Formats: sequence, C-alpha cells, structure tokens
Amino acid sequence: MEQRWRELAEVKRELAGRDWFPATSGNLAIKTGSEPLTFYVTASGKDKRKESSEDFLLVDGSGQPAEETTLKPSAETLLHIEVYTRTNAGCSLHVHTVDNNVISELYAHEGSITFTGQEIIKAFGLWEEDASFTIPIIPNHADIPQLARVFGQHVHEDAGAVLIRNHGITVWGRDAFEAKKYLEACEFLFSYHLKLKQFSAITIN
Ligand SMILES: CSCCC(=O)C(=O)COP(=O)(O)O
Ligand SMILES: [Zn+2]
Repeated sequence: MEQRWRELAEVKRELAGRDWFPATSGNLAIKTGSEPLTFYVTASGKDKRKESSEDFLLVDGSGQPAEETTLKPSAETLLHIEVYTRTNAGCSLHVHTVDNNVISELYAHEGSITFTGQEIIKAFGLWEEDASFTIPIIPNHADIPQLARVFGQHVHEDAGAVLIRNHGITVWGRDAFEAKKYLEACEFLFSYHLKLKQFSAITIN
C-alpha cells in the first residue's frame, strides 16, 4: 500500500511541475486491491500542487473511505470507479488544462478527435505507419453519477482517454507509468494541434 501511495505522490509531483492542477482542479487515483476493489484517491478540493500526508485517502468500490479519516474523496471518484470496474487498469489521472479544454470545445460537435501521422502515437502502443488514436468527447454533466455513466460507456480497454467538454481529460493505464505516458502524449497532441491551427490561420490570412 505504501508503495502505491509513493507512486501516486510521485505522479502528482510531476503533474504539478507541469502546472496541470490550476485552481484545485484535477484528481488522481491508484488501485491497491481488486477483490474487493480499493484505491487511493486525492482528497477533494485541495490544491494538488501542495504536498502533505493528507493528499490521498483509501476508498472502497463504492467510493466510500475504507479507513477512518476526516478527508473527503474527490468529487469525481465515481469516474475512477468506472475505470477500475470495467478494466484491469491500475491508475487513472484527471487534469484540467487550457489545451485539453480548447480541444474539447473545438471538436465537441464531432463527439471525438482523431490523431494520425504523429510519431508520439506510439506512446499508445500503436506502431503501424497509418495508426490513428481517437479520444471521445463527452458532455460535462453537472450530475456526477450521470457524468460517470456516460464516461463509463467509453471505457473498454486497460488504457485509454476521454475528454470531458470544457472540463478536462481522464486517462488511465495498467499502472502509473502507463497512465502518465498516455496523459503526456494526449497533451502533446493537443498542444501541437492547436499551435498548428493557429500558425496555419496566420500564414493563410
Ligand atoms: C475547481 S475544479 C472543480 C472540480 C473538478 O472538476 C476537479 O477536478 C477537482 O475536484 P476534486 O473534488 O477532485 O478536488
Ligand atoms: Zn475535474
């Protein structure tokens, strides 16, 4: 358990270093047991750039604290539960960035965005020359159980990503290394796409 705590703390430190937790946003989770399901999740409403012994709490398969604590689990714990109950993923990460919000707004009407012809797609385990990677975009339902239900409809593989419109992205992987790799690759693709779009607009006009 302590090992999992340290792994999640390390991921949290790295993502904080990228400034991916503005205004208390974001939540992270790492699985500690499957039968029954238990996982560490970030405490709700905190500045995730700060580090303390109260950063994470252990919760059960219904998102309730699995040990005595005054900490409140992330408001979006139900999304992490969708990941762990539908797949063999071991870690799930959720961040709000300007780039992932802009991409989600630009392509919401299509319901997804597809990337192809990018070397970094290999980070998703796709090695073919014409490989493509599609990220679904779902509406940002205020009701978290409803958001989690819609989100869950796009959770099929042990690693993946879903954009929530004008909210953020949730990625997951078999372990913390893979989840972070997916997240970094997604944000790279978003940033590249937006820069290219801006640059193309300037050179055409
Ligand atoms: C100001 S962020 C609004 C809530 C949110 O979307 C988020 O990611 C953080 O919520 P948490 O309860 O996990 O702190
Ligand atoms: Zn969020």
